Amino acid sequence: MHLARLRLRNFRNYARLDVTFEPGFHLLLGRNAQGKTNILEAIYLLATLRSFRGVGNADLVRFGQSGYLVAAGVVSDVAHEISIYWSRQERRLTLDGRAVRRLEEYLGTFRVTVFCTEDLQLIKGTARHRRRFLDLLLTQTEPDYLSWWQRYLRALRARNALLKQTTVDLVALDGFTRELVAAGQMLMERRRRLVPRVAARVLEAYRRISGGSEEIRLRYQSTVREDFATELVRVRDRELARRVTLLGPHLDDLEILLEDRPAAAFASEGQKRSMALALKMAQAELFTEVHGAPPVLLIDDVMGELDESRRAAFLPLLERAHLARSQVFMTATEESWPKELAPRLIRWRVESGTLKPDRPG
Ligand SMILES: Nc1ncnc2c1ncn2[C@@H]1O[C@H](COP(=O)(O)OP(=O)(O)OP(=O)(O)O)[C@@H](O)[C@H]1O
Repeated sequence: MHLARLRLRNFRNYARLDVTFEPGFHLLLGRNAQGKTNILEAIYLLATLRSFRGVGNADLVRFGQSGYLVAAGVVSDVAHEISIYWSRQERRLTLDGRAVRRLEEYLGTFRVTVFCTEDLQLIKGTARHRRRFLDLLLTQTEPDYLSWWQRYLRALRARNALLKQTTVDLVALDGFTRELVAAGQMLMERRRRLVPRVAARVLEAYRRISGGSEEIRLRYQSTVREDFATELVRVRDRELARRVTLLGPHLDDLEILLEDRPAAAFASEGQKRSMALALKMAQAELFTEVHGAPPVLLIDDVMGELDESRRAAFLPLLERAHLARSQVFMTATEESWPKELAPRLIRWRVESGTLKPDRPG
């Protein structure tokens, strides 16, 4: 799978960009604040409809403009044209020229895995980061996951709105509870099934990165212990008092343990970084296994921060991308890269919102 063409209009500091990309290893070079990460952000947006920096759409619009357009030609078994237009008044998502009505028709057309400094939040941050990690894996590997998730969210919002009323309509509450339970059970089951598959790959990747033999374990943690419906009945009085849904997959976490201790509290900074890297490598491997083709890899700035052994752990992943004629996009301010890859690089120069082929002098 690869991104054959990228078109940006008023996206971040790009007024206008039209570029074609071959399969292979693309190195985006440039000084700070020139727009390297913005390119990766646009590519990630095409795959996930989100920014990996965790910002909303309004921040992606070029200063002083009213909307952005990000469009691409993507080649896998078949070729697709995808485009996203966003302004405060209008949102348009198209696949092969037609408006996308259901997101599951779209998600999965193009898959990426990003490696960036924010990944550390998977270890240090709140449960929300880890739920997102699981949800992204599931939406990109199980086509109906997203519609269950949307059903759950609708029921949760309706239920919370009811609980906030002065007199709660208990019949309506029961109705939304049934919907919440049906969709919630499905989500929990999928997550529970996914975690051991991810865990095995994380352990393997972690050992490759650290060269050590520490035990890293992932444990799915839910507020629901046995039966969602029964437990909701049990907490009903507390929910009525607190006016909010107190149980369910919206509160799940993925516990990450190093030698049986919570990583966030006990791991060293270096170990945390290696663990975050291992989680992302596991994600890329799982995509490859499920779809038979590696995702496009986006590597933002992280190479410079990694020591040689951690950088070397990337090599098998990059090699596989190369063999499968997939792509890697990596940003750097200078060439801090294992020399063995240098002959294969396709170099680009990024300067004030422009991207140009760069020939080493
Ligand atoms: N909405 C926006 N409109 C216009 N310019 C923007 C917008 N958002 C960010 N920028 C500009 O984009 C530039 C930052 O781009 P980017 O984050 O891609 O930098 P970078 O080249 O990756 O730098 P670094 O190496 O420091 O990470 C800054 O000049 C910033 O002012």
